Amino acid sequence: MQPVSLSQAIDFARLCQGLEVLSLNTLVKQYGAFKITNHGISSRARNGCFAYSKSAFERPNNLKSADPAFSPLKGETVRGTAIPKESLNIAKDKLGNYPPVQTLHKELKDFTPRLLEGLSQTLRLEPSLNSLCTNGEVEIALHHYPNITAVPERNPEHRDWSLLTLLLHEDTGISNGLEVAELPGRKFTPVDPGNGEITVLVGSMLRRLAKYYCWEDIPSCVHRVSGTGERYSIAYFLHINDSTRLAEDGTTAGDIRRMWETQSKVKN
Ligand SMILES: O=C(O)CCC(=O)C(=O)O
Ligand SMILES: [Fe+2]
Repeated sequence: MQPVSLSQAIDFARLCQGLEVLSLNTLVKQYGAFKITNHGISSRARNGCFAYSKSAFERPNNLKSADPAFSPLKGETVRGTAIPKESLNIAKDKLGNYPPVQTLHKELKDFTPRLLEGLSQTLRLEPSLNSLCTNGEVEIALHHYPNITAVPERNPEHRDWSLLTLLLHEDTGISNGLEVAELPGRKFTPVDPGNGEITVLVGSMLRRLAKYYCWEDIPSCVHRVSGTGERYSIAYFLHINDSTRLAEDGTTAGDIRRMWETQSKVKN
């Protein structure tokens, strides 16, 4: 049998048929991350969104800054470090202003319940993740990291506080900056984007759910962006319903989300 490797994307149809139990379990435990292929998201929607992203970030600063969703270069900090990236952080109710992003969102929205069902079956999660995400709460971030010299970490290591993050990064033929930590520990492994593949990162909310429902531990993914070449990525953050109860004292996912949100967009 082939050893399980993060660089080998999991075929989504096989995952749904229950044929990837070992690989999924191993990757989730080792990295809190895995890649999927054969997911049905069209290259048209994906490429359309990357093309839009490039044109949006090429605009002059005064035009970019007029958009409230725009976060400028070094505008975000993680643990005090200004990040050399610019982003468009697009809320679900603003998608109409970004048609190519909306097109991609439509496909991802239809795909998400199948992904959550496949994961719940394979990892034996009850109640299923699907039943906790009926409101379709998502956020989308388009990121642009310009060419840069001599900065080892362009997005310092962090965990996302989402349930899951679906990361689409441009296939440049080689690893183009994303690295995930082998757990436990901090040994970082580059993740090459692969042709049309989606990188799925476990967020802190899934880890928290696992604790509450006494599932086996599901570590959240520690990741960072290194490297120097220009990078475009699209992060699709999936959230559970705010009303989901997460502690015996009645604390809900909404309470936790608001707490994490005030600390930072990401939970370190
Ligand atoms: O640019 C990337 O691929 C990483 C983005 C990321 O970690 C995030 O948006 O939370
Ligand atoms: Fe992240």
